[in-house]
Amino acid sequence: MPLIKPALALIDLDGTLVDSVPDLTWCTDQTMLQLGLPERGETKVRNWVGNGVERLIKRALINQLDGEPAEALYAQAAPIFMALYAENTSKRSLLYPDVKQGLQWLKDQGIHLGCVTNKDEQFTLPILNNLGIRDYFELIVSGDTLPQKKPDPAPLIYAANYFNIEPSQALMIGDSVSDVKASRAAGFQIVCMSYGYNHGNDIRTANPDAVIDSFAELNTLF
Ligand SMILES: O=C(O)COP(=O)(O)O
Ligand SMILES: [Mg+2]
Repeated sequence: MPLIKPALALIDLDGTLVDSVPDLTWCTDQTMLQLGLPERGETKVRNWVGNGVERLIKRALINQLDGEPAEALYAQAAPIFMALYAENTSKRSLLYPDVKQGLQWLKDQGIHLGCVTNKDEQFTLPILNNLGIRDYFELIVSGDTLPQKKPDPAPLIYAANYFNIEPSQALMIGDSVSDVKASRAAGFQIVCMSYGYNHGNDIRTANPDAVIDSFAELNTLF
């Protein structure tokens, strides 16, 4: 089905706008070293990003995607990671190519823009500011803005209500199965970036409405 031109586009952060894995890997590995555990490295961290930093820390502690670490170990690790990441949100992270151009194109179409991420606000805002894209967004919904995170549809519904726009007139742009599930449950259209983080799986298997290789291709969709 062709996409309809949306009145609102909500855009995911990690793996969609920003390649944040270099900073997240550095903080993860420093945390592991401080706990006397082995570094996990960039390939694994790339597969673990997308469900918030709390989940990333837990995955790093157990060295796998699913499962829970001992509570005491997590309680020790979380403040170490949080302090490191607060100082390292955007030292090594970069915008993907053509992101600013794509955001400007959406804005020029009269489309309202929001950022919806599972990353906590204390990390989200510095990244958006430091990488120079904060001002494109009229609304930012972070991972701790609401009790629910993606794949729950609540952050998307909250944003649609904020703009008084029907979900059927809204589009999510993301990179992971959480973005697809949240969009389907909210009644949004969903476009995914082929280059993002999806726990090591091709995002096409999640069946978004379209998959594109860069923000420069947005103007081919509607
Ligand atoms: O996992 C995170 O912290 C954030 O991921 P997201 O920006 O892709 O929602
Ligand atoms: Mg993402």
